Amino acid sequence: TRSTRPQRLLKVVQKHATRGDPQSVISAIDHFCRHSEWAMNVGDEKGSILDSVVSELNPEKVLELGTYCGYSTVRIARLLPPGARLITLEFNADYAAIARQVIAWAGLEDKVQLVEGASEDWIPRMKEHFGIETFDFVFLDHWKDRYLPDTKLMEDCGLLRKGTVLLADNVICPGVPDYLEYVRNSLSYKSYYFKSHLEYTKAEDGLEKSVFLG
Ligand SMILES: O=C(NC/C=C/[C@H]1O[C@@H](n2cnc3cncnc32)[C@H](O)[C@@H]1O)c1cc([N+](=O)[O-])cc(O)c1O
Ligand SMILES: [Mg+2]
Repeated sequence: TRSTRPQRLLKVVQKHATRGDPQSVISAIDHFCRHSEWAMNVGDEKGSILDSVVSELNPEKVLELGTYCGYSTVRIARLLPPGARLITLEFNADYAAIARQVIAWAGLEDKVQLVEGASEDWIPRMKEHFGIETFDFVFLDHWKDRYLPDTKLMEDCGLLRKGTVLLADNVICPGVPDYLEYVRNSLSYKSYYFKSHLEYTKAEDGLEKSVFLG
């Protein structure tokens, strides 16, 4: 049977990227998605904004919701200081298997813990299972109707502290209207919109950076 797109993406990484070189993994995926097959990675343009937010924050504890093939996992993990940890949640076993291999090819497995399961099941278990007190940075890029409930769940589980930064992908396309309305109107967040484009296209999209005020 025909291979899947994530399988073809992994083959491209293994063929064109250099083991242990995260930038070459990122470039190989971006080239494939721009010239061969579009895929829902945050991409190079929004990825540069993601890079700048992570670099400025220098987070120790990072949570990513929605690993997919591991593109943004690699983008974030490559910028983390020694000892910093990224936990990424992915409930599709096939995607998780691909992402593990992409992350390993980039040589970042020591900084990344890929957990196979649903965010709503694992967010409440972060403290007792991973010994996490609070997260410094959260990247939201999973099903768009989960952004708001999972954000409220993180609040309720005490996983956000004064200054925790949430960065949400796709706030315009496909769009997350309920999440945007919440973080922009809640007194518990200071929110900023970074205008950009949907990965590998000319359509408008953007990232929303929301700082939890405690
Ligand atoms: O739909 C999009 N993203 C959804 C991403 C979903 C990914 O997160 C996982 N997931 C979902 N809920 C989960 C809960 N827990 C764990 N993993 C979960 C899914 O198994 C998938 O790997 C999207 C769509 C477009 N687009 O142009 O159409 C562009 C984008 O950049 C996008 O991110
Ligand atoms: Mg996205």
